[in-house]
Amino acid sequence: MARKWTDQDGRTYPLTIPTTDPGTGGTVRAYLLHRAKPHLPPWLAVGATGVVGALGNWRWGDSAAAGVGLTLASVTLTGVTWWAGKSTTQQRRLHSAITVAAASAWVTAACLAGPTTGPLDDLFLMGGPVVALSWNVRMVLRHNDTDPQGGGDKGLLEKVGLARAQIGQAKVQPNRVTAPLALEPGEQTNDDVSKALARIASALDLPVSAVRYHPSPDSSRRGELVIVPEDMLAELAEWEGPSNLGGSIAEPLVIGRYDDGSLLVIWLPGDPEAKRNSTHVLIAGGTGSGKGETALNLMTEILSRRDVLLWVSDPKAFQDFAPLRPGMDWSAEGGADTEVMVEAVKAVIPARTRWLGAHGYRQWIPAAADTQNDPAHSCQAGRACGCTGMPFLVAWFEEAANTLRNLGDDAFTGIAQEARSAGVSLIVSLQRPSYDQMSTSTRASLPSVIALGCDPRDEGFSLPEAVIDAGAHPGAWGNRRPGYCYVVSPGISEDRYPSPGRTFAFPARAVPLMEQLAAWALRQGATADPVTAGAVTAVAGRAYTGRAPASTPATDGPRLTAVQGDDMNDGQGYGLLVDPEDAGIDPEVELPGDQEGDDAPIFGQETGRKPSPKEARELFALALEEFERAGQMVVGPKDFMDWCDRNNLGRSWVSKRLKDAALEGRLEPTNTTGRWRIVPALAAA
Ligand SMILES: Nc1ncnc2c1ncn2[C@@H]1O[C@H](COP(=O)(O)OP(=O)(O)OP(=O)(O)O)[C@@H](O)[C@H]1O
Repeated sequence: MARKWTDQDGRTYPLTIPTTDPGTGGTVRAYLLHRAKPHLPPWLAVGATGVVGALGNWRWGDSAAAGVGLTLASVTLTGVTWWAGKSTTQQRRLHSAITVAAASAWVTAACLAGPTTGPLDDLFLMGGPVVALSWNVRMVLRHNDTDPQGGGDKGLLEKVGLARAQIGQAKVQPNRVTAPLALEPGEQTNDDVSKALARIASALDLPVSAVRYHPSPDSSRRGELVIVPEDMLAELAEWEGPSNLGGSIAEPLVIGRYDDGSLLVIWLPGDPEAKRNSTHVLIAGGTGSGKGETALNLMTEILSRRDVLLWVSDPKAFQDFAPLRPGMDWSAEGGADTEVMVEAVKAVIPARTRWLGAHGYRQWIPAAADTQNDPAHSCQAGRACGCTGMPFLVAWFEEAANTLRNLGDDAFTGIAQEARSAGVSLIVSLQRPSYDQMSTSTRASLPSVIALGCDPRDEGFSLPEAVIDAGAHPGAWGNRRPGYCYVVSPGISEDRYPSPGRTFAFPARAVPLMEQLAAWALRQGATADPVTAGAVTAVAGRAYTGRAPASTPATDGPRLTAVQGDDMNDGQGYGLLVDPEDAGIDPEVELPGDQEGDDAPIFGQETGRKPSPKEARELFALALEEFERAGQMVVGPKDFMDWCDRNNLGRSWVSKRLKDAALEGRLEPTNTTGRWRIVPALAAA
């Protein structure tokens, strides 16, 4: 009885290799006939030769002219056979020519002299079977080479060192063959198949990414071998606009397609019903692998949704994202601006989590972004509170290696952990996907990855080991296949992880459409809710612009008024003047160690009088105000170099004053030594 196995979806496969012809019938006779059939033609030909000889003798036995004609015909036939065999092997050509020469010579002799004359009958009886058998032997030998019983697969498995594996009935779809594989019990494991994938690809003369293995989750010796012979992704597909303009960020974000033509999607917020967690995403790829365009795919999708804020920091000054920049809620060009954004993300997380908790949300869901009219989601007992909804927040850090290094592993891990319950997704892209760019623990805090082509040595950084074992090899692409990627993310079936996809390409003609999208986002996209706006403004002051049409001064009036009038301004929330922990500090009290003004100026004294200690402190306070007004909310001694020069003050004096200002509550330390965040004071004015 044929053995069977059932896969995880309940499909049953026979573990026999199907024969090419089902006509074996049931009886022994039918079986023998079936097996003998291919070997009969040479014997029939021998019989036919004998009949032709006898008939020819009856017709031309006494004709001298027929003798000449038959001899010529015999020579011609042999010549034609030799000529016709020139495209076949030498051996087959010779065998055919000798067979035709012998048969036609015997027919000529039999016609002229009679088939039973002299040795002719013996020659026929001995030579005929020899010639027929010689053809049978050829056929048997040839069939043993290729094994007509499906041994093509068997041969393949033998070649790649899996000789005793059994391959089940293959499911053939357009450009995709899926075959169940069962390995020798106790001898081989799914790991052996993973290791053999490159050899299978080589035996089939296919690229390594065309062959994948999906191990069965219930067995260490069963799985499915998937072969996708043609690279359907080679032809690029262009972005044609957002997939779901005005939809929710909770709907799938479409960023490209897989090699079987299905859509490549990713989800950022979690979904309690689908038991899916919210996620942070790493975009990893070498130079030229298509990171920029992958980011455009994801950003355009985010900007086209009605209930999400997008904050982006890009040290490359928005070179790739310029058309989209006006639609972003906040954009920062690296350096101090990014430092402020990081501080702001840190500040909004607890505020948002508190608000979500107060409104009965264990995690962000689309209903959280609507006005809170449901008594089940109310911060006031027994009745709907009517609070303004809270949009989802995506904080995007391009080329983030430095930012993350400055932030430190523990800080980042903490932020990433807490952000998920605050309706915040972090997206991080790296110039080079490797551990010298990002530590192991920071990498582990980013559960999703879009892995583009990279150096083969960095594959282990980009993708989980199991996905690489299943056949994913972004290292095989390098930068030769821009936009090709593997996506590992909650919500995507694990079977899909080792399938390559390709993001949509953004040709130059997509720019006007991107600009329109940015304009749409500016007008119709979400604006920060009072809680998020309050928390970010308390940290970033005027550096936070918010998504507001150009005609509205973004940082003035409305946003701040909303914060002041909101229920968050209850003394424990995010006030605009000081951080909660600074509330007890009296700014009027003279601080110890205040020996200002005693340093030698950096560039000598001839440029002017050294200010008195009181004047120097006033100047310093004004300088901080200037930085704040300009939106530079993180400062350090190096930012004061010109200022020191102008005012005849030394840098070590500035360092001391920065520390004093921190004690006074005007500055807050950041994770980077020597860098301080200005606590906004102007916003309340
Ligand atoms: N999905 C895609 N389909 C077709 N071509 C693409 C795709 N993505 C990127 N490309 C092309 O590949 C090239 C490199 O892309 P891109 O600049 O996005 O790479 P990158 O990884 O951002 O490189 P770098 O790190 O140097 O900025 C560009 O010419 C781009 O048009």
